[in-house]
Amino acid sequence: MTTHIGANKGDIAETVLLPGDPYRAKYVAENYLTEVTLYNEVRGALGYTGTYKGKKVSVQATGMGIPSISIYVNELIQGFNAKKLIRIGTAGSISRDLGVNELLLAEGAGTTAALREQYFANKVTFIPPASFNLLHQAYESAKKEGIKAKVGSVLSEDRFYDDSDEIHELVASYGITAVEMETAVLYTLAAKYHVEALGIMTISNSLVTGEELSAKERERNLDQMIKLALATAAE
Ligand SMILES: O=P(O)(O)O[C@H]1O[C@H](CO)[C@@H](O)[C@H]1O
Ligand SMILES: O=c1cc[nH]c(=O)[nH]1
Repeated sequence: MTTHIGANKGDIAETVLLPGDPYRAKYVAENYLTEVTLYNEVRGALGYTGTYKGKKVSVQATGMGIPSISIYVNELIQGFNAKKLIRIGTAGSISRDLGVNELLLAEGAGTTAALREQYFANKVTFIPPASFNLLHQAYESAKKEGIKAKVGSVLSEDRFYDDSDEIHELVASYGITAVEMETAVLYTLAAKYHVEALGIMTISNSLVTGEELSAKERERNLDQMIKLALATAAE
């Protein structure tokens, strides 16, 4: 049992899917896993373990933003021995080449948050990349399952509202295609503790065109991402 996860040792699989939304965790457990147990309800951050194609997999809600996901990822790794962490999130596109509904495998992440100060003593600017192994597996699984997924980089921000068009344009000019709020710290913690991590994102809205998925569409369209994450987990 850790401070924010009310599970016992052995309750959580080595491979954990990480949605921000607790209802997404429930949806994955109820629609894709068998032999499911609910191991966490602390603060409503639902966590389930089940079986997918013979493999034990967990799905743990992380809440929104870098501080929240940091808590769950720290506890999953240090308290429960998690080894493969796959974020299944939503993101906003800042590129005309990435439309709503598309899937993005985040090979890299930048951030406007304070990770440089916090993790690198304010001396180095470095966000570790995705696990090559998981990225490669996800890319191959996408081909095998006929799921279209692009590979690119995201910007993990501390702000959902009042974020800066200027910064989006700047990072877009360096090839970052979407913004979200967690992947940079997921990759940083994975590197620190020598485990594997990958962010898979569904584009829920475009900050370029203003197009966005409705809440219902968002739910339905996340299925491709969930299938791809589980196919990657089952490898
Ligand atoms: O859909 P999730 O996984 O929560 O991810 C995105 O959605 C939230 C904002 O609406 C932030 O957490 C952002 O990163
Ligand atoms: O952080 C996020 C997530 C989805 N869409 C956005 O615009 N921002």
